[in-house]
Amino acid sequence: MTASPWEPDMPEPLLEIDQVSVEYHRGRRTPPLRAVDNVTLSVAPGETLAIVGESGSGKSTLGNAVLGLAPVLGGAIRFRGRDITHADHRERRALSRHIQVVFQDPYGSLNPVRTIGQTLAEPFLVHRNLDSAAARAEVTAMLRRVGLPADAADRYPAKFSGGQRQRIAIARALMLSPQLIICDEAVSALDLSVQAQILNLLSDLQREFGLSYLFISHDLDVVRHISHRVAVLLHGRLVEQGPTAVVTTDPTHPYTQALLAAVPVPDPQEQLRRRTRRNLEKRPRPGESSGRSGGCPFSGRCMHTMEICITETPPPSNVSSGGMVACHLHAGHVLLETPTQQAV
Ligand SMILES: Nc1ncnc2c1ncn2[C@@H]1O[C@H](COP(=O)(O)OP(=O)(O)OP(=O)(O)O)[C@@H](O)[C@H]1O
Repeated sequence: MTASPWEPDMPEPLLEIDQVSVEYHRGRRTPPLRAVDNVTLSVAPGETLAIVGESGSGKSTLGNAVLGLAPVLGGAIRFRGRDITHADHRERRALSRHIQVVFQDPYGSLNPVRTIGQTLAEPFLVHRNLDSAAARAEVTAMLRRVGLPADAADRYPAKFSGGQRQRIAIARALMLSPQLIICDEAVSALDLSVQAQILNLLSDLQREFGLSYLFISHDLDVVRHISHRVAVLLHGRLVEQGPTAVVTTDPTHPYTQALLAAVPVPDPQEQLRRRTRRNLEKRPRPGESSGRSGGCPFSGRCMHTMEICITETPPPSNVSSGGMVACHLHAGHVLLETPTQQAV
């Protein structure tokens, strides 16, 4: 793997995303959209890596690239050391035993005319050639494991609440004992109390089965409870990465600070303090932060913007907390006395 200051030393990553870029083509008259730009990340066995950022920052695209569902322009994605970037249909089918996904809206991905039992048994019948009685026993055990009654197997998706449907989606993801689950906004549509239950379930399952999660969320507060490390995307670029305790309480990049300021907290004084520090009111469209291909993607909204932020892409640098940041403020450049732009 290409040496990168973004990556702490980790023995044998399960998943490596190595300088990956993804571009969507939008017709002949519109330039392609660089949804993910030269991102390098890895996930260790048993680890949860959270990917956070605003809507449109490229989080789902990155997850989809791992799943083979997004057009990877450059770089490599490796799973257990094997390059899967452009895996063909047959290889993808084999990989689906090891890499599974849980989406935000399980209702959309659960077949409404199949019982839960039929849906959950399907991977067994396809991949493991189990007879239906053996598959049924596995389904019952899995339903119990995710906190649903055994008779859930005979019911249809419409009979379940949002939280129960998410348990079903998790059960389906687990049926073939995968090593990596991509959770794409998996708890975003749920009430806070149900969110907490599902996050606890995911943590328990991780401990029990040694699972790794790539946990995609727009909500820094949610990832605080589940992830070991957090990576922050902005307009497809990785701007900060580090241990969860640091990134979610004392981040280095002005963009992450602004994301944190936007998280509601119970203490009004604390909220005011955070909001006064940074905010995220001006939102240029993805890929249009400064109207240039270079420069920092946050330069149009950052209260510390310097000339160099507009013209040069900040290089990744190590920060003392063990994380990394891509910000000219932390790359040996001093802050100008009069910032060129103020966050509003
Ligand atoms: N299939 C596609 N074709 C063209 N553009 C796409 C496609 N999927 C995503 N995009 C664009 O790529 C950019 C990144 O989208 P993506 O969904 O990855 O972001 P995100 O951070 O997951 O945001 P959200 O949480 O809103 O889904 C956006 O500008 C989006 O409009």
